[in-house]
Amino acid sequence: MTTALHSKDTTTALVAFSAALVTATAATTYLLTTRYEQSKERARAWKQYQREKLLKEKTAEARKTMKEPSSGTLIDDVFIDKVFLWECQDLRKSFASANVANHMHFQYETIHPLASTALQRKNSTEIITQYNKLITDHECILGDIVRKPNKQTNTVAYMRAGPRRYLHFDPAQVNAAIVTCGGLCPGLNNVIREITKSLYQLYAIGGKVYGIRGGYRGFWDPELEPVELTLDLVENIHHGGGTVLGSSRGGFDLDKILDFVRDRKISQLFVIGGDGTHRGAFRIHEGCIERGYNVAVAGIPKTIDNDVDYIDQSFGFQSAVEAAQVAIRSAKTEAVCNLPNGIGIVKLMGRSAGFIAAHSTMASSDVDLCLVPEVPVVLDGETGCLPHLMRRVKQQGYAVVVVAEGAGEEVLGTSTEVDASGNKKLPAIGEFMKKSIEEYFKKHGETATVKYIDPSYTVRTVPANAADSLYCMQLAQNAVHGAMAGYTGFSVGLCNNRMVLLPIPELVATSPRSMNARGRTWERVIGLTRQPNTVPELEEGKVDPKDNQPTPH
Ligand SMILES: Nc1ncnc2c1ncn2[C@@H]1O[C@H](COP(=O)(O)OP(=O)(O)O)[C@@H](O)[C@H]1O
Ligand SMILES: O=P(O)(O)OC[C@H]1O[C@](O)(COP(=O)(O)O)[C@@H](O)[C@@H]1O
Repeated sequence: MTTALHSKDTTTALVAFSAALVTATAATTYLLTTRYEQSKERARAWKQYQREKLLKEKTAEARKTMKEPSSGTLIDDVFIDKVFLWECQDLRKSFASANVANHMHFQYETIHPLASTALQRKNSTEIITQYNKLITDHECILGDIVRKPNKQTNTVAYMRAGPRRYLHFDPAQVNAAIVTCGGLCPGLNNVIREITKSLYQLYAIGGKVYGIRGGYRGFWDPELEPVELTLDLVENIHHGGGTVLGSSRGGFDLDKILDFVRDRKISQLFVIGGDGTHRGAFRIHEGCIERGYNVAVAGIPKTIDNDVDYIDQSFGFQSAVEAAQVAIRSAKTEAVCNLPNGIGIVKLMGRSAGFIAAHSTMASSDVDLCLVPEVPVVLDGETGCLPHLMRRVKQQGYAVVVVAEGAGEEVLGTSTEVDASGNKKLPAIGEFMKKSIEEYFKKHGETATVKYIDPSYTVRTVPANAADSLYCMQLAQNAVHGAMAGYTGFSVGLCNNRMVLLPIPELVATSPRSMNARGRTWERVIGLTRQPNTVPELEEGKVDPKDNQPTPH
């Protein structure tokens, strides 16, 4: 009995002891875990504190050592308080990164003179070197460089383009694709060539570069099998206008494009096109993220109309303006030589923006009337363009007119027809102006000899001039640098004369842009042509919404 009792006591004691042990262990584990978590949190906070301290010290140091300029007056009504960076999406935040150090590769083909066949003679030697200038994360270009006294104190900033220290993609694994969409533009072939060369030569990629033929439809149309772009294939393409890949409007099919990207193991997609193309590019980027594809989508803004916002100028624009000079000179010769009352009309491109017409007018300085979509066309009366032309003809014996194809909606009406991309088709303003001038002169007892020149496609199919070729090279190289570093959903461009990366949503939000009818460009145009200004006066107290644009145009 005593033994039984004893053993019961022992069991109870044992149970109690075990329970106490479990509780103690649980409490100790909890305490240790909490302590561990707390110490981890403390370590993290300490690291953060150290990082911030270091940054503050660096900033203070920079402020201390910053020398004031040797000349200039310190003014107290112009400030920059805060800088808001337009960051591009970074694949390194969502996907494991190869984190490869970035070196510049030079590949040379060496010739072995004793080899008998061309194939044996070709051999490749590679030299690897360091970049002198690598761009750091927050290096930026200020967007709002025009500062007005006592006005805005903040500014947006763009990410500076250029090679980064580490690459997100291992070059050995990279397959890329290039596509050109929308209307033609001088320099397309230069961009295709330079992207291909940068991938193969600067980064020595191990995969292929596919050229997608005929715009977005080339991703899925069996008639348009992609072409493999090699260094040999692209060697001479920049000497010709147009695009060796072909282009088109319409044909965007997201699922089929994403299937192509998956099937060909594309990790970098370079999309060359205007605002419509960029909207498509961003949808491809979003689709890739949704499907979990580690793909960089980079845009290169192409627009003959110069209507992509924020960038200083689009590639090919200068070449187009240069090509338009030939037509304007012809128009002047026709006008001067054809009596009586010779008038030469040149119609230039510009669906909703008159940049080509305005810049060609300024460059030639031979134009008496320039009509653009942004400025209302008034035919008769005090500010009418027809009495102005008659005055010019009476003064100098002839007159030259430049008209943008999108001008004069207010006299011709808006067309409801659209093209395959959804862009509105335009009424024939050139022919309308010719007829209106002839009728106006007749009404006033005179005869006008009007010659009409429409050089439209000849202007955009010329090869890029030297300045545009250089610009195309910079755009292409920086698109490749951005993609290799792991940025996506971005476009490249020259902003405030520096190469930057821009997030596509920001770029397309205000594109296509148009010329500021109350800006300096239009003032210069009317200063040269001496035509009456038909831009309506701003209502008392109203602010011109274009007045605070980052890029003054
Ligand atoms: N919102 C959009 N989403 C997807 N693709 C688009 C969009 N807008 C246009 N596209 C496609 O982009 C291509 C070029 O567009 P387009 O307006 O013709 O020229 P651009 O790119 O020069 O503005 C076309 O293939 C068109 O179908
Ligand atoms: O006849 P197409 O090939 O559609 O091109 C005409 C139109 O293309 C444009 O050049 C603009 O095209 P993008 O925006 O594609 O550069 C307009 O100026 C013009 O109205």
